[in-house]
Amino acid sequence: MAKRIRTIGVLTSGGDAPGMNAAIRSVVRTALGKGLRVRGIRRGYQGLMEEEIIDLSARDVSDTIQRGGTILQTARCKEMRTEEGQQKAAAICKKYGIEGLVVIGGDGSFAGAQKLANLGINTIGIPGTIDLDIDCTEYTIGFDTAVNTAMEAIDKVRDTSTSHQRCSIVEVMGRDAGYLALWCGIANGAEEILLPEEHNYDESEIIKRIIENRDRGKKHYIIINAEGVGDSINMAKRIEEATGMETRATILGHMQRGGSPTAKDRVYASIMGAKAVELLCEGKTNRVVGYKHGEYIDVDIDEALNMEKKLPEYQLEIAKKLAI
Ligand SMILES: Nc1ncnc2c1ncn2[C@@H]1O[C@H](COP(=O)(O)OP(=O)(O)OP(=O)(O)O)[C@@H](O)[C@H]1O
Ligand SMILES: O=P(O)(O)OC[C@H]1O[C@](O)(CO)[C@@H](O)[C@@H]1O
Ligand SMILES: [Mg+2]
Repeated sequence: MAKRIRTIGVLTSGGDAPGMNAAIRSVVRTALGKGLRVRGIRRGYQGLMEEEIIDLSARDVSDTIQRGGTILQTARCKEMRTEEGQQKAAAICKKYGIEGLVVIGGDGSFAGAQKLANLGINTIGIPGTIDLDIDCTEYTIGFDTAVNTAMEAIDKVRDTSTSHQRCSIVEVMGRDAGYLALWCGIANGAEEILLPEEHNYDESEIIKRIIENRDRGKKHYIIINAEGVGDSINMAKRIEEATGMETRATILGHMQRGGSPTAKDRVYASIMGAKAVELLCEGKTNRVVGYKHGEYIDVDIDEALNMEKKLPEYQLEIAKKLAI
């Protein structure tokens, strides 16, 4: 029988994502409800290395469900990528009696959790990233808020773009993942979507399509460009020069990661947080919580990290068909 866990830790790691606070709140309150002690680790693995560890009570997470960012703060920690760093992190967990650890973050954060699991700390990952780039789950906390934030901003760019009959390039986040760009492309009715997964665009073809569209009477041309493709400012100059159509670039940047989480992010985060604690109480380790086919599931971290998330072909096809 698995040893009964008495103390758990929780941290947020990698880029922050709206809804992380709802997940922390759920982890804390579910664990306290089961009679566990909860340690909050500040600033992700960096804070763990520096022993920034505090006790969390039910009141410490009051009034947080509606707040963006993460009350525990987050970091990208180079030391955690080294074997010595991982051993130090596991030793600190043991020093503070942390027998189970909930890691809220993206794929990189799960790689860190996997290393800690191999060193004897029971770990469970909760997918918290605006990138939606984790294959074992259809949903990652923060995506819904980020896509709605970007969509609203792009609607505003569209108003001015149409008024001036301009071409607008709007750069959205996603260094390696194009989900945010693809969803904005469909939700905002963009003429063009540039994705990091298909990084071989023929700019002369785009220019040809802009000219054809203008001749067909379209009043604007919206290009959603993912951060991983980038170069939006120079692209705008090249397009303006080649088409004679005034072109402006807008880089939305980190505003996409902030803001109050949507209902969807709050609810998924609350359920995933509770499930993570239940898994730890069942003695499970090296698992990631996910959502697939209408159910909350858990998947082995090794398996989760080996899966490659591809963009859905059908969605790509529809986005292209609707851009006429
Ligand atoms: N291979 C690895 N081994 C150990 N730790 C890792 C590894 N990869 C990443 N990490 C740790 O996880 C942290 C977060 O990873 P990363 O910066 O890739 O963000 P993420 O969790 O994928 O989130 P997002 O992509 O949404 O910003 C890293 O700073 C590092 O501390
Ligand atoms: O905030 P940073 O460290 O510049 O990271 C930016 C990256 O983080 C993400 O926002 C995911 O958290 C990516 O979409 C983006 O490429
Ligand atoms: Mg990532």
